[in-house]
Amino acid sequence: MSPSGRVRDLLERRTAPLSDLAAHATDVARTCHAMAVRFHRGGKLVVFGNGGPSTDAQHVAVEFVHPVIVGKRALPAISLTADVATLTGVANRVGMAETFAHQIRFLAEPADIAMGLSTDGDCANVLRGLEEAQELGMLCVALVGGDGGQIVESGVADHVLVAASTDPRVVKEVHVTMYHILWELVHVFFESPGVIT
Ligand SMILES: O=C(CO)[C@@H](O)[C@H](O)[C@H](O)[C@H](O)COP(=O)(O)O
Repeated sequence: MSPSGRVRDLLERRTAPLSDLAAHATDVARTCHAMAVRFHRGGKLVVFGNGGPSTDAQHVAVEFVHPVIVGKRALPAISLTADVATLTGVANRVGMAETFAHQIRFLAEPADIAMGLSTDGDCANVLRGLEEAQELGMLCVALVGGDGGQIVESGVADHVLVAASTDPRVVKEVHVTMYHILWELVHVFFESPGVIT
């Protein structure tokens, strides 16, 4: 294959899963509505993930706390991936699987929203974070890829948005589009109290 043919092939692998998002428009809208309800009740968004998705968690948080579009209202959000002291302390003494669950136990409230990102849905600490959040009564949202792994199998998330690819690079790229759409639509619902029940 020629170099430009290769570029077109790589682009095609990305556009097909992105287009698939339209087929899940109802799920996305329901997720955003449920999130807006929590924000109206005074809840905050708590986001977490590993590796690339750890910085996605920070990206999601800043979108809400400091919206890129001037004039958009800020909404409370924190990522659980930025505090190196807490992450390493918990991982060292308790274990990697508890890094997010521990923080949720001590920092989150029942009105809050937990959002876990996992490329294959099999990440132990994201799963444990969602389990802890569910136990607390938080709204649980998962962004996953592939078949959704144990996160889908466990039924721990109230809302699961699946990127239609098993290629971790593509899943991560689709997740960025997903959370930008989530951010935008949550604001639409939040600013229209009539649709909040
Ligand atoms: O994120 C990158 C590279 O983009 C990886 O190297 C990264 O460390 C792994 O994909 C992470 O472990 C992600 O885990 P998960 O999303 O599959 O649960």
